[in-house]
Amino acid sequence: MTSPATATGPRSAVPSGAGSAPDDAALVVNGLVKRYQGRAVVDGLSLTARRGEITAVLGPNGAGKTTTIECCEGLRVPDAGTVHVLGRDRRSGAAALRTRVGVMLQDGGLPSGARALEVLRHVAAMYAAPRDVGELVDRLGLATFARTSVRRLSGGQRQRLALACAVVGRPELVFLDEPSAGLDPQARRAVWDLVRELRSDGVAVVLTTHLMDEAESLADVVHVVDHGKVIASGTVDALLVSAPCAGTETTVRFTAPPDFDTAALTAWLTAHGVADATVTAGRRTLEDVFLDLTGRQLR
Ligand SMILES: Nc1ncnc2c1ncn2[C@@H]1O[C@H](COP(=O)(O)OP(=O)(O)OP(=O)(O)O)[C@@H](O)[C@H]1O
Repeated sequence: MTSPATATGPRSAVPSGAGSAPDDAALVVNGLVKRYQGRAVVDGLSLTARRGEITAVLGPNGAGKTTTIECCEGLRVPDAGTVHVLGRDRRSGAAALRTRVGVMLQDGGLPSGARALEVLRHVAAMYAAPRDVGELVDRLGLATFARTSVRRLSGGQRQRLALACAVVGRPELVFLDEPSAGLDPQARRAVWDLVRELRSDGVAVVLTTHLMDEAESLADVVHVVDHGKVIASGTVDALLVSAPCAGTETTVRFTAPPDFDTAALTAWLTAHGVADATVTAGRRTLEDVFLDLTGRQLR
C-alpha cells in the first residue's frame, strides 16, 4: 500500500481521517465500509473534501468510487464508518442537507418523458434562491435541445442537463460523477469553466473521473482509490513527486515565439547533463486541432 502523499501549503495533501478534519471540511468520510453479498467493495475508506476546492476521486473500474459517492449522497446505506456532510451526519441530517447538496449521477437520474428545459425549471423551482436558468442554459449550450424529451437526448446532452440540475440550487457541496465523460471538447471546456467557477464561489466540488487530464487540470486534491480504500491522497504536484516512478523521461511543454532557437535549447540541455534531449517544436495537441476545425461553440 502506498503511503498518502504529504506536502505543505494551502492546497497541500489533506489528512484523510475524521479526527483531523480541517475547519473548512465540507465532507468527512471515516472508515467507510459497504458490502455486497458479503464482499466489501468499500473497505474502510477515509477522505476529506474542503470548501472552495475541487477534490477528485480517481481509481480503476470497480474500485468503489461510485459506491463511496453514493454513500456520501445518501443513496446507499453504509455497513460501517461515518459520513459527515457540511458538519452533519449524513443519515440523521438528510432532510436539512437536501437543498445544500447538489448531485449529478452517472446515469443522469432524470425523468425520461419530460422535456429538458422543463426538467431544469422544475428542479430550480425546488430552491428558494436558484441560479438564473437562462444563464445556465446559455453557458452549458442547452438551448438547442431545450424542447427535446430526456429520453431522446444524446449522452452528452443528458450529461450537460444533469450538471445544470446539480448546480441550479446553488449547492454548498456538489458531487459530480464523471461530469465530462462522453462530452465533445467544446462541452468539456464549458463544464470545466463552470466547475472552476463553483470553486471560486466557495463550493466544495467532489468529482470522480477516469480522465487524468481532467484531474490534473481541475483538482486541488486527488484521492486515489483501489480495492475500496484510499491508497494515496494529495495535490497533483505532491502525488507526482511522491508516487513511485517507473521511468525517468520528462516532457516539458511551452509556447515558444516563432523564431525560437530549438537547437540552442538542445545544446543547453546537453551542456547541463541531460542525455538524449529531444526538442520538438510546433506540435499541437489533437484537441487544439479539433477545436480549431470545429469551432468552440457548444452544440
Ligand atoms: N448494487 C450492487 N450489487 C452488487 N455489487 C455491486 C453493486 N454496486 C456495485 N457493485 C460492485 O461493487 C464494486 C465497486 O463498484 P463501483 O461502481 O463503486 O466502482 P467504481 O470505482 O465506481 O467503478 P467504475 O469506474 O467502473 O464506475 C464493483 O465490483 C461492482 O460490481
